[in-house]
Amino acid sequence: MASFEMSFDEAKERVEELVSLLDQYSHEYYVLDQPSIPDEDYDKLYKELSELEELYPTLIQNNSPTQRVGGALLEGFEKVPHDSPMLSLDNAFSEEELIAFDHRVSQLVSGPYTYHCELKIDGLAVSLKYEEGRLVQAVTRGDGTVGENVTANVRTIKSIPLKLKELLTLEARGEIYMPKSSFIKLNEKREEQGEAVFANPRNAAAGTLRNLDPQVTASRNLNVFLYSLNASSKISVSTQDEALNLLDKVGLRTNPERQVFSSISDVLAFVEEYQEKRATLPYEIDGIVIKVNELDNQQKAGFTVKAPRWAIAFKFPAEEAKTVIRDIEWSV
Ligand SMILES: NC(=O)c1cc2c(=O)c3cc(F)ccc3oc2nc1N
Repeated sequence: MASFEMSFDEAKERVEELVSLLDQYSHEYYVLDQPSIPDEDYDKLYKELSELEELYPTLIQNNSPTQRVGGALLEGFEKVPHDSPMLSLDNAFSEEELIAFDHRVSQLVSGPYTYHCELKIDGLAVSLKYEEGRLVQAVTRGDGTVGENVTANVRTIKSIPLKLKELLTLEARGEIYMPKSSFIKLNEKREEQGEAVFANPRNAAAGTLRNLDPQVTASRNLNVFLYSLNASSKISVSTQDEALNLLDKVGLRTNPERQVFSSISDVLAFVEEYQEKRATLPYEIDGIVIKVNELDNQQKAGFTVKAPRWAIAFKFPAEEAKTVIRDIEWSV
């Protein structure tokens, strides 16, 4: 409990200790899905921090968990140009097209190359910028060149750290999504309140992230998987796999269902495996993203105007359309 006899310096020390403790506990809970303390212990520490910050407002840090949900309603979303364009992926719809992709890659790169396979999360793309470890900006893909500044809303997503475990300056890109369970609960609530339901989790995530009220975003349980790292000078990784492992290391959430393969036939087996597993995942995927793993080979392959030549998205057929026949209330 915060005690009045605590001096300002003792309070300063305790606030810093609480912020770092709560950071670690929320990393374990929201990023690793492995909490090490019961929720009520977290809540007690959070309450102590809130009380100390109320007593000593000058001690409030921008990365304090109490600062995630800003109060102010946004007037609109500021337009922000991306440092490098957020492109989209070319699609493949058959094994033959994947084999053709592999053939093109083999002509573009030199030496041995491997593929990094990732689940294609069905959400909305976002760019997160950290400066010396602190989250300074979050921007949607937008039209690929200019996106919308959604920093206030992204700060409310508890699996996105306000401060990295290493004070690095980097840009990470990924997909913000709404878990299937949250989507179902949200639509049930909207149905009860006579509001229009969302058609799918992607629309729900987009509508939530682009809501002008951060309190609404905070209430909707969004989550994120990051899948790329625009390294600043200090970071040296040479493959996509190392890049994602580095994101894990600094506290950014990545999808664990990823694998490196050295042959396209292994890639095809991975695609088939996840076509089967798709329905069992707690989030929606619409395919598999296959990337040349070595960054120097990515460089050699380069980009077309709209997409990287070193990656392709194998798209699953749309899940059987779940037709919800709503009960028809005959009004008398
Ligand atoms: N939805 C996804 O799960 C996902 C999406 C992309 C991209 O859109 C993407 C776009 C690029 F220009 C380059 C790499 C990418 O990698 C990606 N990796 C992923 N795992």
